[in-house]
Amino acid sequence: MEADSTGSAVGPPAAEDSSSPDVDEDAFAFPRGLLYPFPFPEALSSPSCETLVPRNFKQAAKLLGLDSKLEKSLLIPFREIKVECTIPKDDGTLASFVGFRVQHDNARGPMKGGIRYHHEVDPDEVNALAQLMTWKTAVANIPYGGAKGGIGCSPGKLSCSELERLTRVFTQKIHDLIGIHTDVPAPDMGTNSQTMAWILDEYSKFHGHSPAVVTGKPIDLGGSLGREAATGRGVLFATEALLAEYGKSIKDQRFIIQGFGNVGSWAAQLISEAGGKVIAISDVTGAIKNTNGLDIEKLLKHSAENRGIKGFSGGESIDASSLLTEDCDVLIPAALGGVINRENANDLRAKFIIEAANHPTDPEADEILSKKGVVILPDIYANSGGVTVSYFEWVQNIQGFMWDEEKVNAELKTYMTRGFKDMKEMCKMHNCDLRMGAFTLGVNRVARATVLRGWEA
Ligand SMILES: NC(=O)C1=CN([C@@H]2O[C@H](COP(=O)(O)OP(=O)(O)OC[C@H]3O[C@@H](n4cnc5c(N)ncnc54)[C@H](OP(=O)(O)O)[C@@H]3O)[C@@H](O)[C@H]2O)C=CC1
Ligand SMILES: O=C(O)CCC(=O)C(=O)O
Repeated sequence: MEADSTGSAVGPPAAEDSSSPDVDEDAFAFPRGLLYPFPFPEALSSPSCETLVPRNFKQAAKLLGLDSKLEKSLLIPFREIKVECTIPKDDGTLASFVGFRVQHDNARGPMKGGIRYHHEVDPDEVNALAQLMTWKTAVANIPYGGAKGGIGCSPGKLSCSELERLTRVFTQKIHDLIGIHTDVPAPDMGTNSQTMAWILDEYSKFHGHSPAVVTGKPIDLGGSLGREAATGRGVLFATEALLAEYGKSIKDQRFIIQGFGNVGSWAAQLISEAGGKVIAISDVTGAIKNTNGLDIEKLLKHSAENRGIKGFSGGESIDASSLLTEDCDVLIPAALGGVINRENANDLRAKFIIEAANHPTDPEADEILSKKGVVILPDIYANSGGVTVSYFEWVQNIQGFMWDEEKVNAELKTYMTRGFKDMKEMCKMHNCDLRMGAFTLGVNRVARATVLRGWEA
């Protein structure tokens, strides 16, 4: 049987409508109604990041003066898993998908990272994203290594019950290789708390009830208060810390945000609540702009009711491809990787870029923007709020004690503030930009743990 990353059926043609008649899909909706069963997009052109992460890593290794053998051992993933997942579709035909989990490094603790459902998921990208997680958890100084997973599928083209079957089959194939003290998955693009609930349930059939095996779970199953908003809230704290360095505050800035999913919508809401003016937003259905500031509450409602921001009456519709080059102070990419590249970098007008997405800026764009004096807050710091609260969730599960949301948010602020300070210290020490500050910080911590364990020989 052929594995098909788009998930098209193998066998007789599938019926047009693949939604399961006996499942109330609303019952499975993400708290913001963002995911299933949305029509799925054609992605932005998204150059792969497999060369990008090693490039930054190698530069950091050079600045740190790492031994070449240690450098090599830090790059090679601990384990790469590739599994075939075949499921019966609702119409009775079979569909096959390929799932990946790359466990990059565990010198500092259990490997940690999201699981992405997207039609462009491939092994090289998952590999690069897993490596990014290793440096990210080290920048945040949480006791984890790095991992990432994904299934090549279009979640919006699968019904809720098909997604459940796919998630359960994937879990059956990897359950022996993940675990509370080995590798702890979480949501990423195209997955959510419901996906984590299915993984938890399936894993628990083999290993007994194990809430700490995944984070980003529903609260009812041991999820943490504040995890859903955490990446967006972390972006807010990170942005505040950066702007303060320039004598600015959220209140006097105009923001543009690409992506209105988990990360983008929370970032928009929290920035807007903090007095920032969010003047343009895009999702896969289109882009809207209002130079007086978009009403985020109304936009959230519109998006939930209409499955996207298209048609929102509180702003003018603009070409999504021009969103990134619109005039603004702060640009926040919060969707796909590689969206800021040599094609558009010269045209960007933002003074600050906050990388809420993973690897949104390619190295050529990095160079162009740096020459233009644009300040980029790198992903491995800027979006680390999500994995930081995932860590709090794991700690709560292990403690068997639930924190209140105030404590979660206050701890998150402490971690984000400390991360910013540590990153700036490395910038000073190595006379480098923020990206290299974050990379030297993360790589140095992982290298130290590796050497201390005696793994480098
Ligand atoms: N979730 C988390 O905790 C973390 C996520 N990240 C990163 O943040 C990014 C976003 O993740 P997350 O919010 O969880 O994912 P979601 O799947 O919740 O949201 C993704 C958003 O991107 C939009 N999108 C997809 N394609 C395009 C496009 N071509 N143009 C504009 N928008 C597009 C989607 O639109 P639509 O809704 O219409 O499909 C959706 O609004 C990813 O890079 C992820 O790796 C990083 C750290 C943690
Ligand atoms: O919360 C987590 O464990 C991982 C989040 C993630 O995948 C990321 O930060 O890119």
